[in-house]
Amino acid sequence: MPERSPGPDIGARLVLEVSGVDVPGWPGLRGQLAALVRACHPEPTVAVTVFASALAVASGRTAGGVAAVASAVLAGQLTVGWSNDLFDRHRDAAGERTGKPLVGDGLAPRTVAVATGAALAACVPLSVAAGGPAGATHLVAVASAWGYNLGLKATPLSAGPYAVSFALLPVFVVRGRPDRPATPRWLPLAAGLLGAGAHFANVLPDLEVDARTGVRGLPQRLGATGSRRSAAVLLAAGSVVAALGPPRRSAWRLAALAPAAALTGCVLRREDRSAFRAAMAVAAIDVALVVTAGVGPR
Ligand SMILES: CC(C)=CCC/C(C)=C/CC/C(C)=C/COP(=O)(O)OP(=O)(O)O
Repeated sequence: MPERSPGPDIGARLVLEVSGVDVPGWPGLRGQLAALVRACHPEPTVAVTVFASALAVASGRTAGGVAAVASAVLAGQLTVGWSNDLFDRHRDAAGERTGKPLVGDGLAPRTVAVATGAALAACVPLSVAAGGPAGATHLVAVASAWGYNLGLKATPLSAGPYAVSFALLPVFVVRGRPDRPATPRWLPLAAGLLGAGAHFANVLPDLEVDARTGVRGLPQRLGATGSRRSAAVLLAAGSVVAALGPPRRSAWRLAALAPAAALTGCVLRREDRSAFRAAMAVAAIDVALVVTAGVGPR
């Protein structure tokens, strides 16, 4: 499919709207903003921000500290989500992925580029404000995710950035407290396993279009069955580590493994978007396990 020529970006659109000029065939300002929100991959962006914020509460941070973590992580997720769609736009157009705002909604690449730059510019000071020296850990996590977007996604190492970025996230949240406590070792392990599992679940609905457009990451090389199994094994391992990692064992934490296992079973059976949603639900249960166990000094 030939790539649709970009419409005016948000700045130009604003000027046109204020002057009462209509450009037929291109979305209005509100349509552009909605497309921009969709381009950031809103579901994982919100989920990861909420998970990190919950972990910040569990680590004993103050309300201000929690807000700082939430802002830094939100900015990081926005840069990752937007840059992903920006870098992939030609491939997405070739694959006729009209659900992508840069392909099907006439969203201008320049708008996404400016939004990506603004989020990146905000992410650096916000990470330092939220974590002091540990803010660098969050910036490395974001850089690793950019590595995925910039090309690792099409190599056998595609799961690596997910594992690294998600393993570093709790280190940033816990170690970034003003008293710099050590992060319990099981916590980055659980997060890295869940992040890698989410990668395999996320790619499942796109395997066919990826094959056509030459994206050969690890899930594409393993195929649908191998990817579903990899996702399930990684998610199950992450859940077990999250349930058994905290020093104080409790029966209900073990019981919470049952719904996590049921949702992991959904990942094994589905190939559509619901597989990724089930993976996020597994991660949500695991975050709840960690939050109730607590990860900070008591
Ligand atoms: C803590 C932290 C910074 C974590 C981020 C880790 C990470 C590697 C995220 C990638 C997110 C993303 C936009 C994936 C889209 O993948 P895709 O291009 O395979 O899927 P798509 O074609 O559907 O957009």
